[in-house]
Amino acid sequence: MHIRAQRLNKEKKKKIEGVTHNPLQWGPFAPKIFGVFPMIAVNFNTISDYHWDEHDNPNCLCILIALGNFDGGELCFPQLKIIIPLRPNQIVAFSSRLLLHGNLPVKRGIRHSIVYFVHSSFFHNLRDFTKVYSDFENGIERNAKGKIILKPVARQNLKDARNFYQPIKLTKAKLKQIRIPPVSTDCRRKYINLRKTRKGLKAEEEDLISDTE
Ligand SMILES: O=C(O)CCC(=O)C(=O)O
Ligand SMILES: [Fe+2]
Repeated sequence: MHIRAQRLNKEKKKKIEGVTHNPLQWGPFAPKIFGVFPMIAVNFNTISDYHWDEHDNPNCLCILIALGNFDGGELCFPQLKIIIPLRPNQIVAFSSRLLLHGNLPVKRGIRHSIVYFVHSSFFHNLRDFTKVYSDFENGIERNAKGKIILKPVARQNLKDARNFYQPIKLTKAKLKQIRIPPVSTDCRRKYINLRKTRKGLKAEEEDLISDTE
């Protein structure tokens, strides 16, 4: 992986130098050019348990932005014994593959997060890119190893939208998709009243709203 990254680095360096005519100095801590985020995920009110993102590239940073109006949901790194009280609109960068991480439960409101990451397959793509355009012309699709997996692919005629509009019938939401669990089973914080949390009320304080509401 390291050798591959170095080779990539050299190629990119050559390209950039060719364009700017300004030789770049690479420090020892920059094994490859950084700045590509081919993947993005949006967590909609999801509080993650401790995990490593095993498909993220170990040699890349993951960028995480917390959004919403909430209390709690702190980002924790148990191996480092660090808790980051990430506030709405704040951003943090870390190696999501190498560092165990997760959130403490939200105490009030709704918390979303946007995660930009680099999927490890990005650097393991053995595809012969010289064939990309001819494959496209011939309607051929290949997997990452260059093996043809689909041919030819039915493509949409962009000049003719007559048969394109297919109304989608929404199915009824399943009960488990809309039901708010009455109690939190997450024990990383003391008892959290989810009903109050989602109403924007402080979950750990007593108030007049009954739990059975
Ligand atoms: O929302 C967060 O703070 C963590 C999100 C995360 O770790 C993930 O989506 O993999
Ligand atoms: Fe993660």
